[in-house]
Amino acid sequence: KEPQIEWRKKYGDIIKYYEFFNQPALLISDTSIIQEITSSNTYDYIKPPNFVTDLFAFVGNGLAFSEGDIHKKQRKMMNPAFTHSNIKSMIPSFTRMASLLINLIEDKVNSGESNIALAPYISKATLDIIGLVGFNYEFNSLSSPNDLANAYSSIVSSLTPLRYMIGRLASYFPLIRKAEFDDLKGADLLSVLININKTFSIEERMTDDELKNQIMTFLLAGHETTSITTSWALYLLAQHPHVQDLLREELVKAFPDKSNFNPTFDEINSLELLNCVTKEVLRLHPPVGLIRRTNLKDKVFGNYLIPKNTQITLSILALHKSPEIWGPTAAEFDPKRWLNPELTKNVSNISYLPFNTGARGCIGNKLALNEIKVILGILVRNFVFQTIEGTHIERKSFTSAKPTSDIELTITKVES
Ligand code: HEM
Repeated sequence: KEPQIEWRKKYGDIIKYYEFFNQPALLISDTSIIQEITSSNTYDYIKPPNFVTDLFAFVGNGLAFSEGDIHKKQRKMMNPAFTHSNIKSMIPSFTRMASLLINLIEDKVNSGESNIALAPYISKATLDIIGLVGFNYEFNSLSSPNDLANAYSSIVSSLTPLRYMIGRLASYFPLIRKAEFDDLKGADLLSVLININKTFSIEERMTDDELKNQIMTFLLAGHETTSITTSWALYLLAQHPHVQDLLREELVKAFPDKSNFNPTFDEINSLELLNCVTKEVLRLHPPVGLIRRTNLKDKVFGNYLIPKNTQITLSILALHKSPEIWGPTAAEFDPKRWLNPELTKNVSNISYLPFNTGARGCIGNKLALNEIKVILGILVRNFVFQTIEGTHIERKSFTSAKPTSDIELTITKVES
């Protein structure tokens, strides 16, 4: 399911291949080209229009799919919504939702269920979280899903082409805010954004439609990515019980009373192993394993002339598993590598890119890391996760980071 790793071994860092209709395309894991595309000349590259079509219908010209000057303007306006202090204020919301997840799993374990397919529950938790911190909306998908939660999950799990479902979802969205647009004191991303918007001149301001598209963008960009990462983390920890034990030791020390897991931002970020585990999961299972672009101008990459409008795919996954960068243990889950200068000496800000980087890097980066750490922290503080013999889970496909199954694990309670 990860052919890009083999291709890189066989053909190198710049691979030319042919897509539909004999269109030449490139698969890149060369760091100097990645530097060019992500950082030096970001705006010479756009997201390929054919790839964007369906998603665009969903999020319109939200930040993830706007280009050029519109993107620059939106990014400038949206950056202040993701400041350190805003993310700090979200930690209690992460904890509140993660505690509901704990209660739900505990009920199942108490009722005698020990093998539990976790991914769907994690996905509900991250939906509830992004609803709350994104636009102060309670999906309640962990407790009693409402219409919007149902509509949303039928869209993301549906085989129906996305565009046919948009109308359905859009019809629910006016419910979210209505008259509240004017007087907003909340710390959620949308409230902050609306307040920032008001400080710009009328001509510069985002329209209500643009603002709505940003909510859809937060949902689309922030829900599955965090849930997939957290699910993979649990699977990897179940496969590596020694690491899981060490992580639990760290958590027990920091939170001796498991019923009182209420970390501050500083506390959750001071946990060294939790930090390393999170980084390592994002290395081995980046939810965005491929970044797609097309060049607006002719370009020269090394000895090659790249005509404009070439499909260019950056293989983040191949980069993250390259032995030249990570050494002979590149394919192994070893969170402690992050504390070993010998093992990270070839790693730079351009060779570890779960969030991309530069002007189009993930704006939700810190939000996501903190959310994942809180969910993972409270889960591992409360439960022991073990793999079930005979199950083997891998990435779903070359393009999707989803696991091939719902990550069923044997779960037992940590007694104190
Ligand atoms: C583990 C979780 C996440 C990962 C791995 C991730 C990864 C990424 C990556 C790789 C990109 C760049 C895509 C590209 O260049 O084609 C991106 C963009 C983006 N992400 Fe995330 N993301 C995560 C969570 C979030 C969250 C929680 C939010 C919002 C609340 C978010 C909002 C966005 C937005 C708005 C963009 C577009 C930024 C722009 O183009 O200026 N992401 N993300």
